[in-house]
Amino acid sequence: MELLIEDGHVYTDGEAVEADVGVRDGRIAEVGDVRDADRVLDASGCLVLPGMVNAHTHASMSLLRGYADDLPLDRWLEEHIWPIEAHLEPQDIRVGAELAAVEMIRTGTTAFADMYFGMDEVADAVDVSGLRASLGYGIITVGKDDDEAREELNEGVGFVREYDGAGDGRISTMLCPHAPYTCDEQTLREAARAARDEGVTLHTHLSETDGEVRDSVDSHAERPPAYLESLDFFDGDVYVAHGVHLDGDEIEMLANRGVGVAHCPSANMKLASGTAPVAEMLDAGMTVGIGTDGPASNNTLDMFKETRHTALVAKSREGDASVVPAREALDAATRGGAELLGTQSGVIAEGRPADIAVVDLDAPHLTPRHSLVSHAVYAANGGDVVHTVVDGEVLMEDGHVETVDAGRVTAEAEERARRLAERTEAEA
Ligand SMILES: N[C@@H](CCSC[C@H]1O[C@@H](n2cnc3c(=O)[nH]cnc32)[C@H](O)[C@@H]1O)C(=O)O
Ligand SMILES: [Zn+2]
Repeated sequence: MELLIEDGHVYTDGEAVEADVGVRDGRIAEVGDVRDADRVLDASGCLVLPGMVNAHTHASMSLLRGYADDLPLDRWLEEHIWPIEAHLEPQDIRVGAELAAVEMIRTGTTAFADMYFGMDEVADAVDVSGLRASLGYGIITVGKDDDEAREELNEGVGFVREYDGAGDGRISTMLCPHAPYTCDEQTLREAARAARDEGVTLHTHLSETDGEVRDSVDSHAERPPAYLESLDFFDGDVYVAHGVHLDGDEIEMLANRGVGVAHCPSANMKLASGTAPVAEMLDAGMTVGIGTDGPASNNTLDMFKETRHTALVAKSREGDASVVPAREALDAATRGGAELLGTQSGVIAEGRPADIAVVDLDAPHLTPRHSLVSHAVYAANGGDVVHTVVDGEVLMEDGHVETVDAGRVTAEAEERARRLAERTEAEA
């Protein structure tokens, strides 16, 4: 074996069992009693989980963390985020993605889906960090003329062609028209067609706020899902972020069309967008993953917090403590997200990619050990992760990130964020 994760409580097949995990050629070769390996990670007293999959984020927005808070989505975007984003330089996007990568590795996230601009910088950061990712250029055409709109779509398609399969196959790509309210009709239709032609996933923000739904009815005489359906948007491999304001018929339509959803409970609560009907989505058979959304609207990339919120928000919304039990929330955070990203990871089983997060259980808040699945969802946090493995490569051992210089990245991020805010304020 190349790697042995020794002596842990391994979450496999819905329960934690005492076992070793053996890794060969980047894949899980054995779950059981494993001997002899080139490298050994000690997992005694630890919970060995499939790595968390962050199904929706904007990683480079880590540089904007804490820049504007306590605002609704429209004002947050229009008055604060878009003005500062206009001053982002490629190296800012690069450092923001590196900062996010360090945070994700440290909190047990092994794969993420990202929609932003300057995506070649993000792809390079992913490549170096060792993480797995599905990446797409965020296409926005609002306020642009026809030629500029075509340019946006071309940028998205160009990124797909250049980067699909990069990073030794750890990078896949998507086409990402940002939202039905930031792209024109033709671009939405063509982006969907291009995704089918290129054989990649289509991903967008959908029905995030009540205002978005009302504006759609005003402009298109249809709610966002029906509007997109009329543009053949759901004909390929599609998943949406949020889906906060979906009614029962819309959930059924999306489920029938095989559309998945990245549920982002923290961002929805923080921007007061509402709470998504995630229990109904799961009941309808939609593939549900969990996303943090960008680190400027969350404000962390800790998927453990997000998984806990997924279970709690559903119970609170439905007035029923039995909906979205711990195992279902953990499943969404791992297997569900992996399915949305089109990777085989998200499950600890022979033959699957070795994408693993090891949680140290030796902590007061993880004592006693009645149920480790319960602890993973309700009690643990990303800071409890000690080892992170992707594709059989050790990205972190004993809290030390091996692929990226965490100290250099945080210092550079601090410096670049300060200069970015100064540039933005100088113009205002
Ligand atoms: N091509 C576009 C960039 C689109 S990237 C994705 C965009 O999503 C924005 N964003 C971040 N969080 C959210 C959210 O929760 N809802 C909608 N948009 C968001 C983010 O600020 C970024 O501008 C351009 O050149 O401006
Ligand atoms: Zn988003």
